[in-house]
Amino acid sequence: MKVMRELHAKRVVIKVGTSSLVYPDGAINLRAIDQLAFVISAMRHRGREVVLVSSGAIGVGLNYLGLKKRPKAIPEQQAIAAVGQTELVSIYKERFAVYEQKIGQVLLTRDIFVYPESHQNVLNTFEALLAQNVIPIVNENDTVAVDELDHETKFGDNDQLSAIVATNIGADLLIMLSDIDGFYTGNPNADANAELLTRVERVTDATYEQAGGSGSRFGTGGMVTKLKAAERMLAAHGQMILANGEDPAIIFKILAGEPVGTLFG
Ligand SMILES: Nc1ncnc2c1ncn2[C@@H]1O[C@H](COP(=O)(O)OP(=O)(O)O)[C@@H](O)[C@H]1O
Ligand SMILES: N[C@@H](CCC(=O)OP(=O)(O)O)C(=O)O
Repeated sequence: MKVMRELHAKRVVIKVGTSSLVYPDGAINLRAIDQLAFVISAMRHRGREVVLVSSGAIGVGLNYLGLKKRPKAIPEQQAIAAVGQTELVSIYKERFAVYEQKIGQVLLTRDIFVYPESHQNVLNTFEALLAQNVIPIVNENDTVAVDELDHETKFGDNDQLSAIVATNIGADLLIMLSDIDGFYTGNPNADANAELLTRVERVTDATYEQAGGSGSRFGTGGMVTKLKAAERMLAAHGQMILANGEDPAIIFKILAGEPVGTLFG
């Protein structure tokens, strides 16, 4: 018998990785974007408050500019992200409009939450957007955030950004969609014996030992940043579910309490 989960999900943050938005050959996964728009609009219409944290600026930018490989130089990546973000949000706007749902773009760096005034301004903006039934679509502000510096604006980590946003706006649940069915006892791409865990109550050093890096060509975080995100949610008494974003309709199953993916909490 299936054991159903009890979730609190009035205010939900959904994080979608590049791997769910861009095919391995670099083409944009319009079906996934359309499905996301449909599911999130349906959630909103049922009274849930939803924030979408979407990666994909660099992946979509590469496709838009006809580039096959992500360049190594950070400024070039930032330029591609600037182009790609515009295109990505245009696609979201078009797809959400089909469901008569308005969106608003929010570009953030993580250090914003360190400065009390900026922090408050960001929170005010989220509250105002949600009060007006707008879906905020968040990405890291890639023009500002830099990888090479050991700084809080580390480039390319929407996993942690999504948890920072979720905990700051008091979300109950963070749904993290990736290209994998959940958290395994080891990297399933490297270890054929790795098993899917349906629940992880606490994130410990042993949990980190089971995590590996990114499996996709365009993604950045891998599993370690997803575990850090889970840790943040748990510390704030929230929950996180890591699930496969191949078909975003999986969100309906998650909200119905079906035991899909891995529940952290
Ligand atoms: N223990 C693990 N369980 C599941 N996936 C893992 C694990 N360790 C490493 N991975 C890798 O992490 C990848 C997901 O991270 P990433 O490629 O950054 O995705 P996204 O673009 O969705 O953020 C998986 O495809 C898998 O290759
Ligand atoms: N902000 C960048 C990279 C973000 C990132 O964390 O990527 P991913 O590992 O696919 O979630 C982008 O939009 O391409």
